[in-house]
Amino acid sequence: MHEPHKCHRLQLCDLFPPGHAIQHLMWQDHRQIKMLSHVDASNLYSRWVTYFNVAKRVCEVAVWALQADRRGPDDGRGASARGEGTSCTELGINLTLRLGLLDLADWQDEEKLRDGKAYRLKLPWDTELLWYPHFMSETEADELEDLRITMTYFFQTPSGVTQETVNRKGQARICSEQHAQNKAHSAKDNSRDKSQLYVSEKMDSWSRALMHRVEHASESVFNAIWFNHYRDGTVTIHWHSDGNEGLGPDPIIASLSLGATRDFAFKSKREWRGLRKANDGSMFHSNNIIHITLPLFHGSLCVMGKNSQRHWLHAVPAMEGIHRERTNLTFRFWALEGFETIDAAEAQADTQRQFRLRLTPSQRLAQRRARPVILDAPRDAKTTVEEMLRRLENLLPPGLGEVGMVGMAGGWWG
Ligand SMILES: O=C(O)CCC(=O)C(=O)O
Ligand SMILES: [Fe+2]
Repeated sequence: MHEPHKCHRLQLCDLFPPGHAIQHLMWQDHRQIKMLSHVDASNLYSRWVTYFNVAKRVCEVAVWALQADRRGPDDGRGASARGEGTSCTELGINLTLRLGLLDLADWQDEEKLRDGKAYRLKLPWDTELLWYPHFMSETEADELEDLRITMTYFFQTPSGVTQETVNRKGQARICSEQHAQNKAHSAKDNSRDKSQLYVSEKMDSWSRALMHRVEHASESVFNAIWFNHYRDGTVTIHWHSDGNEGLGPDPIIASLSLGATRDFAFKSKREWRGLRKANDGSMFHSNNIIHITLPLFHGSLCVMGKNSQRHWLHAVPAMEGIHRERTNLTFRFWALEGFETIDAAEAQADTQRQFRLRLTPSQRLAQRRARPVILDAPRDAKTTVEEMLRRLENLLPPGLGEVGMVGMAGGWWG
């Protein structure tokens, strides 16, 4: 293993009976192996996790004891698109507060995956996919596709050749300032092959606005957008999960599709034992790998939520008869690109970045389909969490009640 989180994420050590002395063998570099005790490896692991939580700077805030929201199901467009909710500009928050609703669907409800509605799709191993088949209107998606085509992004081929033109299969990135700095740092370090670093653009107003909108729908925060360009149906992405250590312990990745409708194939890494519904409605015992396919329409958003990289693989398989190109924008949170060790990462940690707040519905509300909301906290350094929560309470829409802090990742220094 290169990093302790690789095995700690899988909790392999828990499989051993107590009383065993466990040693971890880790690559020091590509020639040497070092040995670590289980305690030391656990400590390193918790430093990684803390590093990610601090880097994201998200405070979890629960909203509880509330009545159900009166608004209709969320289509992922967010409140500003609908002009609803309570404006929090007084707090310097540029997002409208809104407790939206998202219908639940079980992965076996095949017809729901094709009915054109948005769902929180529940899968085995406590996995979630958020599916917005019409995240963007046709016109908006057309405009974004046009914008993408006219932008002079450098698309890099998998072989590392960078071309200004869109080629057979291209990738490009847009990322935050900090992310770019880390990447530059990595290039300077010469710790990686420079040809493997993708060309990246800085965030600007349209990409930031789009990212915020996707964050809202994804219930998560991001700092980078990656583009994948598929010239036609012969261009594919094979089975993989996005589990690179730069993405943190359980990354959430949102994927916005433009252009040709291609299938998104999702399959479990292991067999699932349970009762399944047959086509004729009868039930049978299954002990198989689960396969799920979603049609990635022009303007659709598929969010690979919690546990989706841990327990599942995804792919965009080849499709005959597709001559139209497709561009996919994946939204990710990168905190570690360019760092070889946690010491180096911690030394470069950005403590100045703005806090985000995730207002999480209480369990009772969540059962009623209420969903979390992401807010930017005010930049005012004097505001403490308690004060922020008190002010938020006053701004919550009528009937929403109290807010309270459930757990805080990363702290809030006022
Ligand atoms: O094109 C897609 O929808 C998927 C892309 C993907 O899986 C990736 O970039 O890791
Ligand atoms: Fe992927």
